[in-house]
Amino acid sequence: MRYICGFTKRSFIVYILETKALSHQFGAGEPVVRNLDLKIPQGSIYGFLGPNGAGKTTTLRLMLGLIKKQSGQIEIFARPLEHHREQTLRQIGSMIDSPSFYGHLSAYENLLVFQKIFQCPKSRISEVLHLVGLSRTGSKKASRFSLGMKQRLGIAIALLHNPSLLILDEPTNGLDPNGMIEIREMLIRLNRQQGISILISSHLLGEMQKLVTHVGIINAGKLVYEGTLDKLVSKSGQSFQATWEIDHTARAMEIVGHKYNAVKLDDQKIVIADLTRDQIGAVNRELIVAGIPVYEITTSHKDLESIFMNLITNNNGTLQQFSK
Ligand SMILES: Nc1ncnc2c1ncn2[C@@H]1O[C@H](COP(=O)(O)OP(=O)(O)OP(=O)(O)O)[C@@H](O)[C@H]1O
Repeated sequence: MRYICGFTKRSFIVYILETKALSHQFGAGEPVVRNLDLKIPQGSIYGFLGPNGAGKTTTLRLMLGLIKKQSGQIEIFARPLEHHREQTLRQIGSMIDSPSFYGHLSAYENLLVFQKIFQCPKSRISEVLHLVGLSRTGSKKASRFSLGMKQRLGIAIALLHNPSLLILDEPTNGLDPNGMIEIREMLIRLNRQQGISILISSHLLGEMQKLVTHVGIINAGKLVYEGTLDKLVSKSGQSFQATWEIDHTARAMEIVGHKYNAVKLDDQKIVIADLTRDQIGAVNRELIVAGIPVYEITTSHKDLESIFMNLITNNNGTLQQFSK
């Protein structure tokens, strides 16, 4: 099978899914998806991130043919979706919104229903139960499952027909920390051991940072960043947030407050975000020259949350694409 390929300086990338100038609007309203050019590398766990209402679910629905495409192109497995819909969807597993299953049936019985619909071998049921860690649930009814187990059952149904691409819309929404860890570990296993590419939407950035290899960040329907997570974090990681533990914070604010956008945390601490190493040195010098004793400086790299806020608040509508 032919896939869409691209070269970078060092590597050869195969894209399992691409959109080109994809746009969508509901009725006569403003477009909610604007000219999206997404490239999902094969073998990746691609986090499709954005605040509530950014257009993530609409984009995923378009990719699955659940909403009729208005303009732009969607190519999955290097084929235009509109011309190869059935064949393409047979290779995709998806869970959009809450998982659908029968509450009065066990996990196995639920999968038996879907196995008949998908016409896959019965032996696949125990395989997917094992993959999602639900092998030992026996005759327990699905309605009595925890939220995490319900999500995993939804993913098991999505995996039944052995897809090579899994598309999941906010699968960790509403889960407690343990539930999130279970889903995260399961998705990493599916990706690494089964070779399944995963496209996952979420607004939970801290969680996504532990899971994804690539990110696409969308805000108000527009793509504001696409690339590897490593590149995003390391590019932005050249700046630091620094906290000074000092006396005379009011005086310190007079000296560096306006110049560096400092914030007084309490009577002993001021904090400044987005500083280079040189600027940290300069701020420190200014405080000492002014006779303000510095007891401690703590620095931290920006996390995905602050990088994301920066992208969506400072973005002037242009796509930032660091080399992948
Ligand atoms: N069927 C619809 N009819 C009209 N407007 C819609 C419809 N579906 C979504 N929208 C609007 O489109 C915009 C994008 O919604 P969408 O659900 O795609 O965003 P999202 O990023 O998935 O957000 P969330 O995380 O809150 O689900 C929102 O303003 C939403 O109200």
